Amino acid sequence: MKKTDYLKWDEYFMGIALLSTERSKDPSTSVGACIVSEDNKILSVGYNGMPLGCSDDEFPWEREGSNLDTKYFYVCHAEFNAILNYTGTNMKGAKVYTTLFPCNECTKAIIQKGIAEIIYMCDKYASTDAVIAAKRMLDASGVKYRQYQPIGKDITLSL
Ligand SMILES: Nc1nc(=O)n([C@H]2C[C@H](O)[C@@H](COP(=O)(O)O)O2)cc1CO
Ligand SMILES: [Zn+2]
Repeated sequence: MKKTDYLKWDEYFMGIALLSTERSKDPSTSVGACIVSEDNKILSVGYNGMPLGCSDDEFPWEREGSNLDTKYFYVCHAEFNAILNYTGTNMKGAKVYTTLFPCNECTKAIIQKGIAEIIYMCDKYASTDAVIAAKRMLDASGVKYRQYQPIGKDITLSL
């Protein structure tokens, strides 16, 4: 008889998004994203980080201060990186698994790429204008979004 405790698709892809957070250098919020085709093939992954050539050690990770001295003007979001990391040509009907609900800017890219569904884990910025605007655009463009339902399974990796 076959093994029954295997990972279902949602668990597998959210697991990959979660593992990707381990690459982030952001001391406060690590985000991971995994883009998957309609037929469940992984197209791309990403995590939040500074642009190429912008040193993790030299650019700021602060949350508070002036625009130039905080991370927000510089850091690439996980979903944005996952979209940019894709080397293929067709994301139509794809799904994006992300550990944090996309902001308005990433949402625009998600919509323009033809991604059809967002599966997110955390929505801790739901009350911010960025996320309210994101949901408004998603609703208008018919992109679905749903929260991932945790199954309470812990997986330990020995690396
Ligand atoms: N959906 C998202 N994907 C992301 O990759 N991020 C990144 C940008 C920052 O590096 C970090 C948020 O920092 P903080 O404001 O929680 O300290 O997460 C943020 C959001 C929120 O919209
Ligand atoms: Zn974003």
